[in-house]
Amino acid sequence: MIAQIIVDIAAKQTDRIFEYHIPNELKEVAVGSRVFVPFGSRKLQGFVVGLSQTSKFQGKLKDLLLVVDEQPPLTTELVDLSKILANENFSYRISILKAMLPRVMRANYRKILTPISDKAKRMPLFKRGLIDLTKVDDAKEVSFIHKLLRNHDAKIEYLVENRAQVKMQNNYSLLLSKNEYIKIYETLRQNAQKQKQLLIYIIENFTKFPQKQVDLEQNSGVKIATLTSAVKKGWLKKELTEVYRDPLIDVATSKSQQSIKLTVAQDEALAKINRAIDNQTAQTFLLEGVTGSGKTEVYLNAISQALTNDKNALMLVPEISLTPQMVAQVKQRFGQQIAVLHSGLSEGELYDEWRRIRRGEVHVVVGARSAIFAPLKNIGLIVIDEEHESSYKQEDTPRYHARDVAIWRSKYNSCPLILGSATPSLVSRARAQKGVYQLLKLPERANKKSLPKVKIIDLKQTNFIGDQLDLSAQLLEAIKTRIAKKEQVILLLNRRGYSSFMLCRDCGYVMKCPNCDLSLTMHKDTAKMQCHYCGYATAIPQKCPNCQSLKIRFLGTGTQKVMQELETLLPAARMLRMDVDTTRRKGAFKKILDSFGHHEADILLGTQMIAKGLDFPNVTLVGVINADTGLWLPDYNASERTFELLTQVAGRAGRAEKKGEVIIQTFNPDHYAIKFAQTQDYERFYAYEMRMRHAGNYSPYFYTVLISIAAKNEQNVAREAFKIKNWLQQRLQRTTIILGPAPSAVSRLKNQYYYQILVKYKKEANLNQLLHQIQDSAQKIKKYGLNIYIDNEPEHII
Ligand SMILES: Nc1ncnc2c1ncn2[C@@H]1O[C@H](COP(=O)(O)OP(=O)(O)OP(=O)(O)O)[C@@H](O)[C@H]1O
Ligand SMILES: [Zn+2]
Ligand SMILES: [Zn+2]
Repeated sequence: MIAQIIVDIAAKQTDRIFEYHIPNELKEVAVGSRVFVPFGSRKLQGFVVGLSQTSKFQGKLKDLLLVVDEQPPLTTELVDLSKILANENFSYRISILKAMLPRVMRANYRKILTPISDKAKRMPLFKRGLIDLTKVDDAKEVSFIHKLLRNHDAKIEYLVENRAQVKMQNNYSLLLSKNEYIKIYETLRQNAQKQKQLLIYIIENFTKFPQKQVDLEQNSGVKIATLTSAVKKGWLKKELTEVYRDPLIDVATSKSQQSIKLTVAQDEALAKINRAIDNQTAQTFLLEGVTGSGKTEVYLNAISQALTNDKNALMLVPEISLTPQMVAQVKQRFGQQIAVLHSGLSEGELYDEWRRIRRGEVHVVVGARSAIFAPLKNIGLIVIDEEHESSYKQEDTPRYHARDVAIWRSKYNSCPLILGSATPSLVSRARAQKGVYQLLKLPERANKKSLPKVKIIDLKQTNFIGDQLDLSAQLLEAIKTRIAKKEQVILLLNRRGYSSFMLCRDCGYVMKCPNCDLSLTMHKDTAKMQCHYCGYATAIPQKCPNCQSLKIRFLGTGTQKVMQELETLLPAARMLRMDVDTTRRKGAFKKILDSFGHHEADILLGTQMIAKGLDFPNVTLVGVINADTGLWLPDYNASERTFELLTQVAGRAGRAEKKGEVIIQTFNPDHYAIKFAQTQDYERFYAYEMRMRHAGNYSPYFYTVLISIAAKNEQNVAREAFKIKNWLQQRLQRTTIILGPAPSAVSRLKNQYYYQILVKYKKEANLNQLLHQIQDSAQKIKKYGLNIYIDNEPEHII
């Protein structure tokens, strides 16, 4: 038999199938297995993507060396999917295959220096243990090693490591009958106290075995020595067994779950979805429900329906909505049958959750973007909550969109897909318009309460409180009133740090990152000017670095600064800040939300992190400090993003008994995105924005592909960009629009200049192939330091 392998080198030359002979002892190898193969002088990891009886290869095939896992980590469905995705997203197939596995399962390669000659074998250098060449940084040692290699005293071996570890635990089980234990107890010497204690415990808890070592020690009060001698005497059997690290162990499920009576709208939507689940139709539903309309309840009921039919369900939520609240809700409903996958888990937990899924031990998977690759079989329903979230698109290669993957998997599994949102992406809503998706609406809040009233404050003509021009008198007054009533407030400012740029009032100098075309953000807590793209940081200047003037200003308010202002203005208020800087540590995110949920703070101030999905009944006021932070970005979807962010954050107010209120501060009160957000009227925004997109020839009227060309030398980038454009223009239709090349809006990042070409088209049968050709030629120009990135349906054009 012959195995078709994709090897673990992400490069054009190796982005194809290599064939290997399967030796007899590795006959268990299957499609989806990870294997090791000889490749040149190296040993590489690879994935089996097919098996065949014969090969067209002329020479002798090499043998597979090793099969890594007992069970192939990837299902045949995922192997098939990897081929499609590699083609559509212009990525190497190996990159897709690896993206499908939890990070711990991706191989780690080490270069190990091993001695050959006897002289070398005696050297102290080799007495220290394995020498990993990727870790040697001492210049003297490096040159010494080079000499050894030149003289053939040593060679390099490649070691592949698997970081994923199974957790093992001692387990004790009983070997005798209860009566036999009683007999032994009676014959024991008086002073064998510990043994007696253990036997009493065994007799009294006879049915509670087997037990884990930690539990047994704790419950019986005896130490390991007593257990070991009990094993020797044949009273107990000790076995090493595999245990799962359970990330949900602390999630309380005790709250009694009173069953909710669905509203009429929920009921109607559910009925249609359930019919598709029962009939196993690959129908996509767009569940458009206003904030607080109870979409989650619809998902959970639909999942139940799938389980009733002996099917499994996969639910995606944005990373940020994997709140304890949400996970607890799902766990309450489905108990041990669920697995969660998200970046907040430790590597071990992630590995274990993933294996439980692969082994078919769970029926419901809830996770963030990459969970769309969960190796779940027999899927009867897929749900994507907050489907408009741009985080469902991976911004690095492989640039897949979880929504597209979900559609593919829904077809493969013949099961429905629910896309849910209060503010659907324009693309999805347009598809529903055309009947590609079935539109289901939940027009009212589940508890019949009205959506909150939204007040717009024009920052051009308001009275500010304090000497900073950030907080209007009205907003501050409203905050005070709510706190006095013991209610809670959410404040949104989608900009982290203290000030977003430093400006010299004498010479106009703006302090920029030396590597990127971006201004540096001032961070007061770390006392640094930081680049939010590449991480560059430097001290906060006292005077202008350009003209030495002392008249420098820090402008563009960020969350840190507002926090400080509020602390001065409302000294008694308890506040929490949530942004990238306060949530870096593992668990920090959960801690902040838990704390706010327990009303340990009056105000939660944060970036877009706090805008979506949260359900805090005591929040009655939502304030937006500055609605304009994303409005003038050079993205075609800046209005959509702004409308969505404002409508979502407004939806956090007044979700329970108490009425909610929203105050939005803006310099652009007449902008349509802000006006429609005021009434939270998605449908009217949709109609208006569709006209704008039509006029601008943008998605969803046109498909778009973004080609970015990058290099250290700007001239080279520009020259190559024009070449590509001309080449494409000759091959595409007249109706297709090619914009650029032009320097990207942020024209330099990490010392690379970026030029871009935007292709907008309605129908181009050959485009995919042409783009692949461009990508192939990119390999040739790579030696000049040029890189080409192709982004299908980009979310951001910067
Ligand atoms: N049929 C119902 N009757 C009463 N309350 C309900 C019903 N369905 C849902 N709820 C409650 O309404 C609240 C809002 O529901 P949920 O969080 O699912 O809304 P949502 O549509 O997901 O909103 P958002 O888009 O803002 O996240 C929850 O507290 C939920 O328990
Ligand atoms: Zn200056
Ligand atoms: Zn930078």
